[in-house]
Amino acid sequence: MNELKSNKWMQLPRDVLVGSNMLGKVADVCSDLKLGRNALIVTGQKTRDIAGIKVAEELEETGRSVQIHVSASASMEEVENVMEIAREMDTDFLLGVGSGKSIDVAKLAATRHNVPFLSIPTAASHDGIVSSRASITHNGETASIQASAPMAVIADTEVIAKAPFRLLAAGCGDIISNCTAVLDWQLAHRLQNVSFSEYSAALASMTANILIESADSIKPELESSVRMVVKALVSSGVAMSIAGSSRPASGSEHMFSHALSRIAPNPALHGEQCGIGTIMMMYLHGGDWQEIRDALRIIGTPTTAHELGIEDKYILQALVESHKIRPERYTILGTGITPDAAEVVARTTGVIS
Ligand SMILES: NC(=O)C1=CN([C@@H]2O[C@H](COP(=O)(O)OP(=O)(O)OC[C@H]3O[C@@H](n4cnc5c(N)ncnc54)[C@H](OP(=O)(O)O)[C@@H]3O)[C@@H](O)[C@H]2O)C=CC1
Ligand SMILES: O=C(CO)COP(=O)(O)O
Ligand SMILES: [Zn+2]
Repeated sequence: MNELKSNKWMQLPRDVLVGSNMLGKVADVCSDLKLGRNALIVTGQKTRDIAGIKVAEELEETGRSVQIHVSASASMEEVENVMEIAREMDTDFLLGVGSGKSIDVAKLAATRHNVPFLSIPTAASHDGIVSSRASITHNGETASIQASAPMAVIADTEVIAKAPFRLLAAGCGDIISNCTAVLDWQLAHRLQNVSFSEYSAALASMTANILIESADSIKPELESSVRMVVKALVSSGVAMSIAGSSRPASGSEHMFSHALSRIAPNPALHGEQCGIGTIMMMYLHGGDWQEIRDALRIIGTPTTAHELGIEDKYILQALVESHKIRPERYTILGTGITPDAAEVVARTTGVIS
């Protein structure tokens, strides 16, 4: 969607539930939203047992007909498979139950099939759980595609607190990345007159800053930590909806992460890579990159290539190639960073040693 036009259409979830035992509320939410009888659940191999079956049972108890589809990847083939099932069963609505992959497949399939979609995350690993974007791989390339925002987000903090802590910490990295995304957006506004929303930018920055200040209260297995992170992810999603693009939550640090995912043989989690990207892009902005690094360290998100499990050479290559990821989105990377400069930023910030 064109960045100048898209902010005229603001899509927000209608119901957002965050708390313990929220899976048990799914049927109430469907009634509140006046959703129909036929439901299609898209879930993952692990998350089917963690939440998918429970959600299906809750819906069946209210007389709904439910089909579960286990999706292994966030690919366009999977989106088409899900749309085919949706057509065959004449589904009234879709539910993405699980991690980012399942939610993105359900989100795009529902958008294209023109039915409502509910997001039921089992991990708080990034803000795609609430946004109107879907990251889908097609012909070996992953693209961020405009989709409908979820009608409802149901985040069961008890379930999410039991997920591996690494996923929650990654979600924090994705939120903290708003710091450089907003700086990039302001820069693009000043240099290229890119459409800019003060409200969206303020919400995105405030969300990241609250989390940085509360870094020491993000702990494993604590529902209070999950609540804080989920609310921040929801705020980031709302900021993107206000902007009509992912600008407030995705700048040069996301371009670095997307480049790294293409280059590295074993990429890390989205939010982990964005966190490392934020340290380095904040350095390039001349900002307080140490504050970003320290907050990520306290939370327990990787701050070095070694902790990320990715060789230094891929970090450097990704830095040099980041500006090509989304050339229309102007950032601090401008027309690119030289290999020498990439080495300086990565070494100075301690990302490589
Ligand atoms: N739409 C958007 O705006 C965005 C989308 N993305 C996309 O999201 C995806 C990454 O999502 P992310 O969630 O980080 O990673 P994955 O979707 O790759 O999920 C990571 C793993 O965690 C497992 N998992 C999830 N919840 C639990 C739980 N409660 N207990 C145990 N295991 C669990 C998943 O199981 P299972 O196998 O069952 O799924 C999966 O194996 C990528 O495809 C990325 O492109 C990223 C950022 C933004
Ligand atoms: O991950 C996102 C925001 O956190 C979405 O951004 P992209 O548009 O870069 O996929
Ligand atoms: Zn992100």
